[in-house]
Amino acid sequence: MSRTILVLPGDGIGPEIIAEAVKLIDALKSRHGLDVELDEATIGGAGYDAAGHPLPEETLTKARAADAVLLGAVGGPQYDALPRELRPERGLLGIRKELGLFANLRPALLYPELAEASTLKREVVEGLDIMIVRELTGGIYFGEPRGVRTREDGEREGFNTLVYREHEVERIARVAFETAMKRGKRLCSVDKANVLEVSELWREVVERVGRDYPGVELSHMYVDNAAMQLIRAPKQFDVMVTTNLFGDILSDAASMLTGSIGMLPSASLNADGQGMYEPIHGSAPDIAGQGMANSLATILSVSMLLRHSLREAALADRVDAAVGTVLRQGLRTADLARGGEAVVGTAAMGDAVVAAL
Ligand SMILES: NC(=O)C1=CN([C@@H]2O[C@H](COP(=O)(O)OP(=O)(O)OC[C@H]3O[C@@H](n4cnc5c(N)ncnc54)[C@H](O)[C@@H]3O)[C@@H](O)[C@H]2O)C=CC1
Ligand SMILES: CC(C)CC(=O)C(=O)O
Ligand SMILES: [Mg+2]
Repeated sequence: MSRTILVLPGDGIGPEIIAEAVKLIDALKSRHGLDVELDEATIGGAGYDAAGHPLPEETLTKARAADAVLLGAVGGPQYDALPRELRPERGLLGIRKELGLFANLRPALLYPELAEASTLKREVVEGLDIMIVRELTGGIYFGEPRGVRTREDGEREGFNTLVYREHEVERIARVAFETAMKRGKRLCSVDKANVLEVSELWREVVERVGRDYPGVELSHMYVDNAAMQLIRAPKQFDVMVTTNLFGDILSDAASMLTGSIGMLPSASLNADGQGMYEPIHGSAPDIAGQGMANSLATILSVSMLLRHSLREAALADRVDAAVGTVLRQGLRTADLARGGEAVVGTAAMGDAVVAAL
C-alpha cells in the first residue's frame, strides 16, 4: 500500500519552499523508486482564507490519516490583527497538539562548504553538529490560564502560564537520552532552575531519567548561559534538551552557526512515531513572493521525513549528499552569500538539488 505525505504549504514563503520539496519528492519517485502519494491541505493564514480557521477540520483529518506531514510555514502581517484564536500561529500550535508531536528534533549541522557563510569565525563553527531536542506540546505556549485582564485598579495585565507535568518532562528527556545514545553520548539539559520552580522539577525529572542511561554524560545549564555558550564555543554541545520556549529561541540562534536560518530542518514526532516535518524558520514576509528564499531547510526536512517516518535511510542520505554537492558547486541563495558569490533563487537551488540526486 502506498504511503501518503500530507503537504501543508501555509503562508509567505511557505508555498515557494514547499514547491521545491515537492519537486524533490517527485524526482525521488520517478528516478529512485520512492513509493508515496502526496496530498495537500491548507493551514495558517491560508486555512483562514479558505475555510475561516487556521486549522481547518479537513486538514486535521487528513493529517491524522497521513504517514507524515510536510509543512512550509505560517503567519503574515495581514493576519496579525485577527483574534488570537484565528491567527495562523494557532493553527500550527493546534496541529502539533492534536497530533501529540511532543518531540521536536532540530539538528544544527554545519555543511563544511558553509564555514565562511556563518557570521562566526570558521574555527568556532567548523565541524559543528548539535541536536536540539525541544519539547513541543507543553510549556508556556500552551499553559492555562492565559490572557489579558483588567485589574481592580483599572490597569490591564497580560499573563501566560509556564507549566510542565512530570510525564511531559519524562518523555522528552527519554527522547533526548535515546538521541544522545545514538550520537556522542553527551546531553545538556537547559533550564532556568535558579529562578523557576518549573525548571527545578524539570531538572529533577531529567536526572531521574538519566539513571536509566549511565552511558550518557548529563549536564545542566541555565538558558542565559546556554545562549552565550552557543555563540562562544558551540562545539562543546552534542545533544541539548529544553522546553518549548527556550528551544524555539536557542534553535534560531544556533541556525546562524550553520550559515542561515534557511538551513535548519526539523522533525516533530509523537509517541507512535508519526511525524511532521518543517523548516525551523517562519513565513519570512519580508522576502515572500520574490523567489529568493532558501529552500534547503525544507529539502533537509524531506530528508528527515524519509529517515524517520518512511524508513528510507538510503534516500535520506542521497538528499543530504545532494545538498552537499550543490553547496560544493558554489550555489548560494541570498541568505548564504557573504559577498562575491553568484546568487541563485529558490527554484534554481531546488533544480540543482534534484540534478545532484
Ligand atoms: N514554523 C512557523 O511557521 C513559524 C512561523 N513564524 C511566523 O512567521 C512570520 C515572520 O516571523 P519572523 O519573526 O520574521 O521569522 P522568520 O523566520 O519568518 O524570518 C526571520 C528572518 O529570517 C529570514 N528568513 C527566514 N527563512 C528564510 C529562508 N528560508 N531563506 C532566507 N531567509 C529566511 C527572513 O527573511 C527574516 O529576515 C510571523 O508571522 C511569525 O509568527 C515564525 C516562526 C516559525
Ligand atoms: C510560530 C510559533 C508557533 C513557533 C515557532 O516559532 C517555531 O516553532 O519555531
Ligand atoms: Mg521559532
